[in-house]
Amino acid sequence: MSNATIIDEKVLNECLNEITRALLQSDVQFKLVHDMESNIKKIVNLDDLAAGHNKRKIIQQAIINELCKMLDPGKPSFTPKKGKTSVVMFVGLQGSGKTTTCTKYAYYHQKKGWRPALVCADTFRAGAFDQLKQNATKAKIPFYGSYTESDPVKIAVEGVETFKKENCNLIIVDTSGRHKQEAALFEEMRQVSEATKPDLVIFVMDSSIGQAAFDQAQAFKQCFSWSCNCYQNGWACKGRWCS
Ligand SMILES: Nc1nc2c(ncn2[C@@H]2O[C@H](COP(=O)(O)OP(=O)(O)OP(=O)(O)O)[C@@H](O)[C@H]2O)c(=O)[nH]1
Repeated sequence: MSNATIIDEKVLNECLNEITRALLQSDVQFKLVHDMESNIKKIVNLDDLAAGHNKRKIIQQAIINELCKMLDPGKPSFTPKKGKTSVVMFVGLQGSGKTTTCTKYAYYHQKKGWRPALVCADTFRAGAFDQLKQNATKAKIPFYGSYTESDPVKIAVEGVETFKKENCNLIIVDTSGRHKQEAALFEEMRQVSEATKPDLVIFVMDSSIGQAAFDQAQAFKQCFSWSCNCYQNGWACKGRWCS
């Protein structure tokens, strides 16, 4: 489109074909891609545009708006409340980036003036506590975990209680990675959640798994629907979606 001298229906279709092809190749759901394409065609009505309009700009803006709409959860994101301690629990598949995102989340809120703390309730993967400890130390964020305790519920509760006493107002609980077919691990996650009563559960997902993300997200969401929100917020960072 940037090389075309005249912007007409043919140029618009070529541009949209290129975008839809790229999205489908990245395993984005067909209906989403199809809806995006037809919405853009509805918004950009080239025949009705009076001379003098910058058609290229109008198309570009319509594409940007529609792509952003695909990632917009449609409701404001969670913000901790002043004068109250918020507990945020991170869940997701193995290696999806929970620990990394926990630290980024804590660091972001620390910069905004909150008093975050990190709790490592991952007793499953060797080195999980060391990883969180290393990240937290680098970001100068207090942390809690254990090398010997094997019960994640106990660690999570102890960590939350410890940091409540220390007046931290944002306590972030990192959990082990698990898959929707691992029923026992899902039950364990439910117990951690029941014991810590999180205000928010954040589901972290690697976007490169494509449409398989939907089933996993749904299984995790069902596990928490009794108490709190688990939502995908889709911010793409280095090929991953941190949700
Ligand atoms: N490219 C990229 N790599 C990431 C991102 N987040 C995490 N990683 C890397 O992915 C690997 C796994 O990240 P972790 O944060 O340990 O993932 P986890 O979900 O806590 O892992 P488990 O506790 O084993 O389930 C590490 O090597 C991270 O450096 C990201 O946003 N982009």
